[in-house]
Amino acid sequence: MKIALIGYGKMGHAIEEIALQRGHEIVLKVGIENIQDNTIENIKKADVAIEFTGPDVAFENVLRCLNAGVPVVSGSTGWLQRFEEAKTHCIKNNGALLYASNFSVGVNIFFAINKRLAELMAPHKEYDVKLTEVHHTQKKDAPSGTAITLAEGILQSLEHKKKWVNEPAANKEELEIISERIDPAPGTHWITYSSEIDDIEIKHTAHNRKGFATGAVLAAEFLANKKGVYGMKDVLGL
Ligand SMILES: NC(=O)C1=CN([C@@H]2O[C@H](COP(=O)(O)OP(=O)(O)OC[C@H]3O[C@@H](n4cnc5c(N)ncnc54)[C@H](OP(=O)(O)O)[C@@H]3O)[C@@H](O)[C@H]2O)C=CC1
Ligand SMILES: O=C(O)C1=N[C@H](C(=O)O)C[C@H](O)C1
Repeated sequence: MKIALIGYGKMGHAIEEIALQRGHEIVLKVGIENIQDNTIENIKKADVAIEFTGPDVAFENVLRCLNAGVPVVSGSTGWLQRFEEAKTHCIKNNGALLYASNFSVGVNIFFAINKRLAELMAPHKEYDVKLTEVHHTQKKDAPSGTAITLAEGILQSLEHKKKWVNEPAANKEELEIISERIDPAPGTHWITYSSEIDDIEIKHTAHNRKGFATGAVLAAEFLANKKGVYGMKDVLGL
């Protein structure tokens, strides 16, 4: 499979390594230093594009791939306020888009555990819940995309929690997400339910970026000949 890498930073490099190991060819690598190569004409040379850039530029990069008619896997976080627009553009133009706030198999299993735990905790209002995420200091967005997905999974079941906040919760209706930036943390997330009697805690710790990169390549293999909008659940059958 011919892959265009849009964004050639920490994730771009990790994805390149896994893609080559799996027998794919990288036909385009775009970073800031060769931004002039980020053209529809160049992207068209690929069977699929994998986009890991950043919150401010992800939307325009995703749209460029869709306009090139090339299926695009996007892992950039912090741009979800424009995701519906990207989805609509994709469907209208009969394109293919796969987004995940986290591509690792472990985190996607953790998402499922988080939802089940929230269902179990729903009747037990003596427990309060909070979420913590720790990432490296170069991370541009807070809270992490993964933390937002986890928070949404909790809000679906805990009716008394109305919204998440990325600051100390002002009242019981707010679900607090604590963001810490410590090097070299590739990504750690945990959820704690605390009562006067005990605590229940679930935690995922990424030891490196291999899980994210492998998941992104699996997603690209899944998406290459498809049309429509997908997530990691579709790739993993979760
Ligand atoms: N979904 C998931 O599983 C994961 C998601 N992420 C997300 O992926 C994104 C990238 O992460 P990471 O690789 O660690 O970040 P990096 O900063 O290491 O890499 C991003 C790269 O994109 C380049 N870039 C910036 N603007 C553009 C542009 N307009 N077009 C093309 N390239 C551009 C940057 O160049 P320069 O450095 O010169 O600015 C940099 O090389 C982040 O949003 C992060 O949160 C990260 C890990 C896993
Ligand atoms: O920026 C990162 O590094 C990561 N970003 C993603 C997120 O925001 O959840 C996924 C992973 O945790 C690493």
